[in-house]
Amino acid sequence: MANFEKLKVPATGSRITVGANGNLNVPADPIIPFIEGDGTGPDIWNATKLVLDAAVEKAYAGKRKIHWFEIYAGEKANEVYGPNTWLPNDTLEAIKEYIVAIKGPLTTPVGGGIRSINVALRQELDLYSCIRPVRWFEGVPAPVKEPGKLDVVIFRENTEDVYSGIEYKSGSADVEKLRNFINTELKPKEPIREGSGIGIKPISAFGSKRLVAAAIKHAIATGRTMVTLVHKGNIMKFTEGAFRDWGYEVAKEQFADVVISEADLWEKHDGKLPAGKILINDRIADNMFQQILLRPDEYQILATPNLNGDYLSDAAAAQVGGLGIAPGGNVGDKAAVFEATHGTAPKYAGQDKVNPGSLILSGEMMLRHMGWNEAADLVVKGMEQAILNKTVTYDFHRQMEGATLLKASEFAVAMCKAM
Ligand SMILES: NC(=O)C1=CN([C@@H]2O[C@H](COP(=O)(O)OP(=O)(O)OC[C@H]3O[C@@H](n4cnc5c(N)ncnc54)[C@H](OP(=O)(O)O)[C@@H]3O)[C@@H](O)[C@H]2O)C=CC1
Ligand SMILES: O=C(O)CCC(=O)C(=O)O
Ligand SMILES: [Mg+2]
Repeated sequence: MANFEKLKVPATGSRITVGANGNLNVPADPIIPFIEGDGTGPDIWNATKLVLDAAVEKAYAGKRKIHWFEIYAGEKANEVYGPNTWLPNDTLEAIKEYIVAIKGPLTTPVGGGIRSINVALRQELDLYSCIRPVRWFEGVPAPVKEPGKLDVVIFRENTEDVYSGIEYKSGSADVEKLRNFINTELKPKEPIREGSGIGIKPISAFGSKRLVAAAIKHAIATGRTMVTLVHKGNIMKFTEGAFRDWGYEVAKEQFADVVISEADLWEKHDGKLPAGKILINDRIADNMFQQILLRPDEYQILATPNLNGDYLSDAAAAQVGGLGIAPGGNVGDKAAVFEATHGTAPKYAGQDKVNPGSLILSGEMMLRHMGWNEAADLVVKGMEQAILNKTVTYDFHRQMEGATLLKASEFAVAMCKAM
C-alpha cells in the first residue's frame, strides 16, 4: 500500500482489485479516487457525484455504495502540495492502487507553460485507449436533420503521436541541432526552413496494434459489427499509414476467425456481412469527417491515432448536440480514468451553469466498467427523462422551444428525480 504524502484515504470502503484473468473484482463498498478539475470542473463534479450516488443507492437499495477519495491535479494540486506541483506522485500512486478513477477537466496553457496534465496522466498510467461513445439523446437540439443516425464509439490511441510532447522551439539550440541533422544527414527533398519549430510524431506498431485490438474486442463484447481505421496515411505514410497497416495486421493475427476485410466482403460475400463477423475497413481522416455527417449510420467503431481522435470526438459530439453530453474513458490494462471529452470551459467557471451531462455519462461508463450496470442504466434513464421533460442547462436551452433553464446542480437534481 502506498504511503501518501498528503492524501486522506476514506476511513471506510475497500479497494477494487484485478483478478488473475484480468477482470476487476469490485467490492460493494469500493473506494474511488476523483479529481475535481479546474474551471467548471468543481461544478460538474458536484453534480456528477450527486447523480452517481443516487443511482447506486436506488439500484442496490443501500447494499452498494461508492466511497469517494479526493486526489489532486492541476490548480488544486498547487494549493495542496505547493506551487508548481501539477500532478503529484500521490495522485498517480492512488490511481494505480485503486484502479478505477474519475476526473474533471484540467487546464493546459497554449503556446508555452506546462505540458498537458491530462495527457501526462494517460501516458504515466499507460491508459492507452481513449474511449468516447457518441450517441444522440431524444429531444437534444442538434445541427443535423437526423442526429439519431450517429451512434459510434471512438477508440483513440492515447499515449503517442504528436501528444508525445517531443517538440523543439523555434530559435532554440536543440531545434538548430535537429534541423542541421535532418537537413545535412537525411537530406529531405525540401529542407526544413530556418526559424522553424519542430515536433516529432512517433506512432509505433505496439501502440497501434493494442489500440486496434481493444477496439475489435469492444466490438465483439458489445455486438457491434464494424471497426473503421481512421488515418491520414496518404500524406503521413510511415506514421498514420503504418497505423492503418498495423491495424489490419493485428486483426489478422489475433481475430482472423471473426474479422473480414472490405475487399473480402465484396469479393467473397457479395457485400453482405456474414452473421457473427466483424468488418474491418479504413477511411482517410478528412473523408471520415464528411462521412459521419452524410452517412453516419454506416459507421460503428472508429479506431484512430491520437490527434485524429481528438478532433473527431469533438466534431462528432457537436453533431448530436454538443460537448455538454460527450463522455469518455481512458482505459489501460491496469487502470482506468473516466473524464468528459470537453475541457474546463473557463468562461463559465464558478457559475454552476454548464451541462454536467458529459461527466455524469463518463460516470455511467465507469459504472459499466465496474459491472454495476443497473446503476448505469438508471443514470441513462435519468438523463433521457430530464431531457424529454425539457429541463436542461444553457447549452440545450438556447436551442430548445419551451424548455426550462436549469443550473448544473439543478440538472443533476432533475436527473435524480427522473431515475
Ligand atoms: N481532458 C481535459 O481535461 C481537457 C482539457 N482541455 C483544456 O480546457 C481548456 C479550455 O479549452 P477550450 O478549447 O475552451 O475547450 P472546452 O471544451 O473547455 O470549451 C469549449 C466550448 O465548448 C462548450 N462546452 C464545453 N464544456 C461544456 C459543458 N460542460 N456544457 C456545455 N457546453 C460546454 C462551450 O461552448 P459555448 O461557448 O458555445 O457555450 C465552451 O466554450 C484548455 O486549457 C484546454 O487545454 C480541453 C479539452 C479536454
Ligand atoms: O489536455 C488538454 O488540455 C486537451 C486534451 C484534449 O483535448 C482531449 O483529450 O480531448
Ligand atoms: Mg479534445
